[in-house]
Amino acid sequence: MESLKDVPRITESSDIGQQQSRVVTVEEWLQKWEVRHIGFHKEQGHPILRKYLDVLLNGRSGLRIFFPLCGKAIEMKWLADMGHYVVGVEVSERALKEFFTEQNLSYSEEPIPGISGAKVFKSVSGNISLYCCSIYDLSSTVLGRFDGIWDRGSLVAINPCDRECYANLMLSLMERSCCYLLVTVSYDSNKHKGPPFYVPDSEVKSLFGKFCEIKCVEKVDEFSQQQRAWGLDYFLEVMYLLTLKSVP
Ligand SMILES: C[S@@+](CC[C@H](N)C(=O)[O-])C[C@H]1O[C@@H](n2cnc3c(N)ncnc32)[C@H](O)[C@@H]1O
Repeated sequence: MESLKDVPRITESSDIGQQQSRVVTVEEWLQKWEVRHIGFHKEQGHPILRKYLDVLLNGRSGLRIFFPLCGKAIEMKWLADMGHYVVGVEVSERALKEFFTEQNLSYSEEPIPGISGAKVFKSVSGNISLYCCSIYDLSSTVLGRFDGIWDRGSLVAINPCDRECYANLMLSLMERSCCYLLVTVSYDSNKHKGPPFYVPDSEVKSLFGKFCEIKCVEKVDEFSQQQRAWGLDYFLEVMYLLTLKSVP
């Protein structure tokens, strides 16, 4: 892993001050998929999304829903089965192929014009499109805009130095009535460097507060053996609902 450029560096992220934060490369993420270090994947889907599905959908049907850094999240199948259109982005081709295989979905594969080496995998039914490339290669011109965003394991996975770029992309993908469910993690960042990276409340406000109403809707204790092994003594998942108050 040392050979994969995981050189620690100081980030400038507001609340984490001068704390050292690792920079995780795309190669490391690909490696995690190869060696099955994918403890983040929830085989039964995420209980918070089940609980707040009505908030995401808000009584609407036929929505376009975005899954940034989607992995092989099974929630994409749930939503497609409900008649919504799901778009995901994931750098690991292996993750995307595993998604279609494990969900028993046939798919086609096409290059993405203008993005060298990138592909889009489309379910034969047409309601799931998963882009295989870095999220930073995409824009609203390619992806369009969304009625809902499920961001779990995504903002917390990107390097803190890339948060502003990521947040601006997310804002550009929001339809006026978009419901953006954002899940962050909270823990003592002196004891673990991430990923997942600690994203303080103040950071969510500074990234999205100019254009979004931000409501913290749930804090869930997710402390388990894994977090104990990281040297932590608490670990929370914090979910926010972001809605646009003005157009970016
Ligand atoms: C913590 S996992 C979360 C996956 C999924 N959201 C879930 O909840 O299971 C983060 C995912 O982001 C992918 N990833 C990392 N950097 C990326 C990038 N720049 N563009 C697209 N995907 C990326 C990784 O391969 C990994 O599957």
